[in-house]
Amino acid sequence: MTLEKAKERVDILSTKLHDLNKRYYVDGVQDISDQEFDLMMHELQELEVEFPTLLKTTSPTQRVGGEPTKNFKTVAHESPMLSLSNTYNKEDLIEFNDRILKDLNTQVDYVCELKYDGVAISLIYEHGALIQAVTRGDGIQGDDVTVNARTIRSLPLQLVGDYPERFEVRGEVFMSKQSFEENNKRIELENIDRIANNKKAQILLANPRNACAGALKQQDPKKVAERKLDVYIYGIVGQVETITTHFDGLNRLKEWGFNLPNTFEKVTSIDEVWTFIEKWGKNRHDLPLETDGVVIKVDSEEFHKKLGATAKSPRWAIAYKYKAEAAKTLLKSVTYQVGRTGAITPVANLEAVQLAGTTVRRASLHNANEIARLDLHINDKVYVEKGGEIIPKITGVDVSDREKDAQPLEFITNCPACNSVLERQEGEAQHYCLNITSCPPQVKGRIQHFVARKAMNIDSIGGETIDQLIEKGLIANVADFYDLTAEALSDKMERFKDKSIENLLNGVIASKNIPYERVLFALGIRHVGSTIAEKLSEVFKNIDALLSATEEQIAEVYEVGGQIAKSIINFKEAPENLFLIDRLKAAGLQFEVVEKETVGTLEDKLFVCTGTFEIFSRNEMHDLIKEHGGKVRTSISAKIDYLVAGEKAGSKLKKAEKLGVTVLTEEEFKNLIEG
Ligand SMILES: NC(=O)c1ccc[n+]([C@@H]2O[C@H](COP(=O)([O-])OP(=O)(O)OC[C@H]3O[C@@H](n4cnc5c(N)ncnc54)[C@H](O)[C@@H]3O)[C@@H](O)[C@H]2O)c1
Ligand SMILES: [Zn+2]
Repeated sequence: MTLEKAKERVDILSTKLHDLNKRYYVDGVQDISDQEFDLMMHELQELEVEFPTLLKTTSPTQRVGGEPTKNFKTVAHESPMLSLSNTYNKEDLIEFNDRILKDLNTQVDYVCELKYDGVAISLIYEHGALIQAVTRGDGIQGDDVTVNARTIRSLPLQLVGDYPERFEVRGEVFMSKQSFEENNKRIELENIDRIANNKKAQILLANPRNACAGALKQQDPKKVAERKLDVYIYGIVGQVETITTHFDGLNRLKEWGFNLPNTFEKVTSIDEVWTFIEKWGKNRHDLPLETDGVVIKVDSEEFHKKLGATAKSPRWAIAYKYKAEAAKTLLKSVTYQVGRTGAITPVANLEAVQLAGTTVRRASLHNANEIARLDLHINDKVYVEKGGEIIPKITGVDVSDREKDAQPLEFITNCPACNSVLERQEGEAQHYCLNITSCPPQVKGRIQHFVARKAMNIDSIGGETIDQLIEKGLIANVADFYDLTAEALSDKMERFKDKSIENLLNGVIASKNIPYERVLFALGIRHVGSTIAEKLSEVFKNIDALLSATEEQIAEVYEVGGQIAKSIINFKEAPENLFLIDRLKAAGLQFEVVEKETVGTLEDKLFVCTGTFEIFSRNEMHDLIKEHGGKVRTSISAKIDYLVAGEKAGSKLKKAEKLGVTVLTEEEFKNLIEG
């Protein structure tokens, strides 16, 4: 592979993984199976090893998890909360073992624990009392959810026995399968009431992990308590004097009153690890919670120190993940959905089948290529897989079960909603309905996308209101929102009270303050997700700059690439889009970046950073300095403006003090940056 080709692939993978991470950790949605996700991550890792110049500090391979949210106090972890390296096959496990034995040059014991599928939590105890609970966040800092964690009944608020005076433990908060079902039953019951009272129904919880993440971030602790969460503890952070092995640590945790399952075991070889994995492959479905693998940890604490960690995960542990489960069933028919961009998604309707504890009736087929790849015929017996909980996927066909005269499945030629002839551009997998202006699901989908939380955030306008507004002829596109009047609304919208009208119009007015990058995302240009919109707005600081850029200029933007560039060109070539933008501009929406005041505050200031830091990595610190107009230098001289000194700063600090260079702590640096 040439460097150029590799760069292209690295960009595509990075963008995809960033987006998937954001969806997974911030929005709580999983678009693809973990296995597919991990495959992409491995591909990226390998490319970065082969082409080291392509490795960026911002690469998804260097980052843990999501990011802290704004609803809670952000707290820095005393030591980073890492991820685990993972594998789906036995060979990698053997390799892991070989490497450990080679590095340590001796035999080791392992502890096998199930990999609990929930949300990681850091807990600090002082004098036996829980004083702080923080989510993993981005691994460096997370959300302070102490108040919510206190509602978890299996979490001890006061310990017993000979616990250390102050220490941190980590564990997994989860929602048991039973609580998950009870919660959904409760929501269904509440929905009956809501519908009777003309209120919008609540969405059912998608899966226990997602439900747990959502519950833990509720603002009202009473609501958290209602969701009935649980917690399993899986380790102590740092060294406790009398504990020398992980296994002893786990047992001591139990003695002090923590909740641990009885499933963990100490073994003496990688063969025994494999026996454990095989045993739980079947039995894990009988456990009260969802598990997605086994975590294998070197037992000796001393060896943990010797082996250390990479930026992302400890070297003394690995997660073995179980492959998704499969079942066979009948493909009854295929229906086609039209998305907001006109993209057509085929969905398979299946004869109901039990899979990993749930009933499956539908599976996504993605696009025509997927149907061709599977060579689907009508009435085929197909294999479906479920990666944990996401929409199941058809992975293959049992051809031996196919009738001789079975007809291949033909992709539709016309839009199921408006009957326009579908098109498929070269290089695109998806078919599209090009009737942008009057294909009903597209019109509605674009409007829904526009008001969504991550876009213009007009939460006074829900799906039903949009339906009514369209039906009554009050809106046909997003610019029409800004022409709505109280008179027209009260005239045409039955059952719409003054208060609702006021809310609706206030929401519309407030949206005029939404920053440019989100307006750009709200426009719903094909392939321009929220991350890409942000990247674009950093380079093209207003809409005119973007619309007058060439395809090549757009494609050059970091992480953007050719396909997205082409899509933007297509967008601006449609006169109705330009007309729409003109109307939105006239309405007063933000179409240019408002430079943050802090940016540029470090204009041409020279920085040296030394020592070890807690809040930022060295590279992040360098990036921040550059982003704010400063420059990074490596050696101290009288010309340097600031030395940022972390722990163990050493000789540079002494020299700086001698030369009278201003010395900043990491905290002071953070304040300087934040203005
Ligand atoms: N499908 C998607 O779109 C998508 C997106 C992002 C992430 N993911 C999945 O999430 C993974 C990355 O998530 P991650 O960084 O949280 O890693 P991870 O969940 O694979 O492993 C780390 C976590 O395991 C948990 N854990 C559970 N039981 C444990 C035990 N007994 N001992 C120690 N830790 C235990 C800990 O909370 C820890 O934070 C990816 O590999 C991928 O499979 C999927
Ligand atoms: Zn259509």
